[in-house]
Amino acid sequence: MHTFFEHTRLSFIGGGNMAQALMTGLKQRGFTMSHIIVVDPDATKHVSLQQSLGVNTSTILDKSSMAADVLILAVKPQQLKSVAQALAPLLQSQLVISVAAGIRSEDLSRWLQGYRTLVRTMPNTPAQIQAGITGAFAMSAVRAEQRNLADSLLQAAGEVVWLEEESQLDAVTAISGSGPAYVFLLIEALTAAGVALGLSESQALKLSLATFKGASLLASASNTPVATLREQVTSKGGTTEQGLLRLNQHNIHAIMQDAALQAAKRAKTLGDELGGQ
Ligand SMILES: NC(=O)C1=CN([C@@H]2O[C@H](COP(=O)(O)OP(=O)(O)OC[C@H]3O[C@@H](n4cnc5c(N)ncnc54)[C@H](OP(=O)(O)O)[C@@H]3O)[C@@H](O)[C@H]2O)C=CC1
Ligand SMILES: O=C(O)[C@@H]1CCC=N1
Repeated sequence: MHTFFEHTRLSFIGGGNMAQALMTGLKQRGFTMSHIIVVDPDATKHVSLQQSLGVNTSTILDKSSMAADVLILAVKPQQLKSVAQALAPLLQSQLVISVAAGIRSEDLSRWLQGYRTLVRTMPNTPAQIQAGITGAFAMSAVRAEQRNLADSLLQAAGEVVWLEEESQLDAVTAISGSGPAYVFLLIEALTAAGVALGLSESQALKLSLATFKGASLLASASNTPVATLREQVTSKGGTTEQGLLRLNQHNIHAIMQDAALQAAKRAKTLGDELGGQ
C-alpha cells in the first residue's frame, strides 16, 4: 500500500530553521528520512543534516534533487524569486509548497513560469515536536489528492488550518507563525521576574515553563472559556488581582494587538515589495 510516511519523496529547497523543524517532526512521526533530499548551497550544513536527520543533501537544484512528489520551498522570502526561477525549468508535476512569509501564490507562480500546482503555507517551529500549527492556502489548480498530500505532510507537524482567502495568511503569520517568539519572550520575561524576586535562574525557568505549559494545556483541554479560567485563578483581594491590575495598566491587550499588527504589516510589505519584482 502506498502510504505517505513510507513512499512519499520530498525535496526541501533551503535547509534552515523552518525546514529542519518540519523534517524533525516528520522523523518523529516515522517518515522514511532517506526519501528526503535537502538542497542548500551551504555545504557546511550538510553533514549535520545527514547525521541528525538521516536525509540526503545537495548543493544544487538538478533533475535528481527534483525527483520528488513534493518540493518544499523553505528559503527566505528575499531568496525565493531566484530559487523559483532556477526551479521552473525542472518542474514536471510535483506539488510545490511554499513556507515563505508574505510571498503571494500568484507572484510565486509567475516566477515559476505560470506553474500553478502550489500550496502556500505558514507553519511554525513547534512543528519539530509535532506541536505546530500551519495555515495553508491551495491555488485553485491544486487537485484534491494533491491537497490531501499537502495535508498529510503538514499534519506530521501538528494541526492544519486550510484558508479560503490567501490574504488571511498574513494574519496567520502574525499570530502563529511569529507567535512562538512572543511566547518565548514572555517565558524569558517571567523567568527574569522570578530571578528578580530571589529565585535561582533554574528554579525560575522551571516554574515559568511549567506554568506556560500547564495553562496552555488546561485552556486547550477545557471547554471553559479562557476568560473564566483566568477568573478562577484570580481570588478576590488576592495576589493575581494585583499582578493582572498592573498588566492591564500597561494595556497588555493593546501591546499584543500592536505587535501582531506590525508583524502582519511586515508580511504584507514583504509580499508587496518582493512580489512586485
Ligand atoms: N523560522 C520560522 O519560525 C518560520 C519561517 N518561515 C519561513 O521559512 C522560510 C525560511 O526561514 P528560516 O528557516 O527561518 O530561514 P533560514 O535562513 O534558517 O533558512 C533558509 C535556508 O535557505 C538557504 N538558501 C539560501 N539560498 C538558497 C538557494 N538558492 N537554494 C537553497 N537554499 C538556499 C539558506 O542558506 P544561507 O543561510 O546560506 O543563505 C538557509 O540555510 C522563510 O521564508 C520564512 O518566512 C515560516 C514560518 C516560520
Ligand atoms: O520572522 C519571520 O519572518 C518568519 C515568518 C514567521 C516566523 N518567522
